[in-house]
Amino acid sequence: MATARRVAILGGNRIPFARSGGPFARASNQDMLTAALDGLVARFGLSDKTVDEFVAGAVLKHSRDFNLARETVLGSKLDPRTPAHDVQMACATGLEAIVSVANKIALGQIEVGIGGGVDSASDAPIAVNDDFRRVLLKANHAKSTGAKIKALAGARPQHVVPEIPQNSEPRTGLSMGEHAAKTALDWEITREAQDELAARSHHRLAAAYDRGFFDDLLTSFQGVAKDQNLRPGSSVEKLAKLQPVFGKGEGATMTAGNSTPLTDGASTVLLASEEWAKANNVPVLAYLSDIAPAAVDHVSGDEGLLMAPAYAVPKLLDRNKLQLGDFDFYEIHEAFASQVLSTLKAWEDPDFCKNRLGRDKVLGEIDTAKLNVNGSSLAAGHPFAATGGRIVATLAKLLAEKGKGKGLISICAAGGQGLTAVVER
Ligand SMILES: CC(=O)SCCNC(=O)CCNC(=O)[C@H](O)C(C)(C)COP(=O)(O)OP(=O)(O)OC[C@H]1O[C@@H](n2cnc3c(N)ncnc32)[C@H](O)[C@@H]1OP(=O)(O)O
Repeated sequence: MATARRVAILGGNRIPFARSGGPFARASNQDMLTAALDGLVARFGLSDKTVDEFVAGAVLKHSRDFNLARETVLGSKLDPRTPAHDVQMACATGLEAIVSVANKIALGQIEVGIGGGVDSASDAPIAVNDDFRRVLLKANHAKSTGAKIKALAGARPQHVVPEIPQNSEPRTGLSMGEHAAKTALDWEITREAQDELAARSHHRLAAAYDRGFFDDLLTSFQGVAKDQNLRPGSSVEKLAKLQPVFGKGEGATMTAGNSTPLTDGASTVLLASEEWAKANNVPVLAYLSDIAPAAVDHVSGDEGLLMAPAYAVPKLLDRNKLQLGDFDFYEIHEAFASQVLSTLKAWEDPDFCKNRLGRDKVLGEIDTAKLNVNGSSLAAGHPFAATGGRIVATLAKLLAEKGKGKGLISICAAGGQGLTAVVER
């Protein structure tokens, strides 16, 4: 039986993220993921090395991309003999892909691998009506022209209505924004606090670009060199002018400014055993030490859709004998400003910590000076499956710059799930 080895994070590469319908509107998932992968291959000279596996995923996928990761390898500069497969965990897909590679390295099953993710909200697949699909399948299977015509005669005018993917939860019919708006009300998250967090995200991302932080983490794509959603001039005053888009009436606090935009983009992360890194002369940025998933019952229970990380993090802390305050950096995916603030408030709340987490003491406060120090999804945008790679690469590099320390990753996902991780150096 294999025993666990340390998993080194060697670097990452992503393309800039762009608002849907923007500059990448005509790029497919394969185009974007190939660009992110080829940038990584070039940076680490991987085209003449064997990479043991590429794992990636997308939340919105066309049927032609049934194994998007493998098709991406075949279109990339990576050796075509690189095995690849897809994973899917909604907004945690990118991190789950990285975990899948990391676990195999930890067990000694592979030496080096790449995790990644991509999403295009501009190029979402539109399916035909289910009854019409069955008519088309029957016609496709028909053995003669006559049988084909007979099958096609089953088409009805109502079949023309297409099925457009909805940004909503299948079991509640509510969008993620509407779910988050309910949670924001429950936790009494103010509009001001959300706008403040959003403005800070833009300022910090802009500052990170200014100091060249992304120079070795990002390659231009289609002439775009920076996250296109970034507004360095964001301010609480400007954000306060926006009309609420989720929730109703007086209590509606969530706007286009304090919610992530629908986004297009892709990211990749290179992971390896320490032995591989040493043999190939590649410096280690940081190590992926542990992960914890969690899920909540947002359908019949009374828990918020995006609150699963509030449950996953305590598991991670306990297993690693850590306190919430023990980290140098916190990377909490900003799906919505209100969702970050609800999670932070839950960890400070004696009732939540006692009754939901079964703890005598609260988890405690997070120092906001250590939270999303280079900005996060509100400023960069959130191409669902690409966010995990952006966060892992950012945190690993932050730890490498500091030379030591620990970082906590927390990603909430549709379906009431969450995935969290500890990265250290
Ligand atoms: C687990 C998870 O991650 S869950 C999260 C998953 N993600 C989502 O659910 C995506 C949620 N987001 C959305 O659905 C959409 O982006 C929405 C509904 C929030 C906004 O959509 P739109 O209305 O099309 O946004 P749009 O880009 O037009 O912005 C609306 C206005 O806000 C303004 N605005 C947006 N951000 C800012 C900002 N930071 N500062 C100032 N103004 C801003 C825009 O300029 C625009 O103004 P205009 O109408 O005068 O041009």
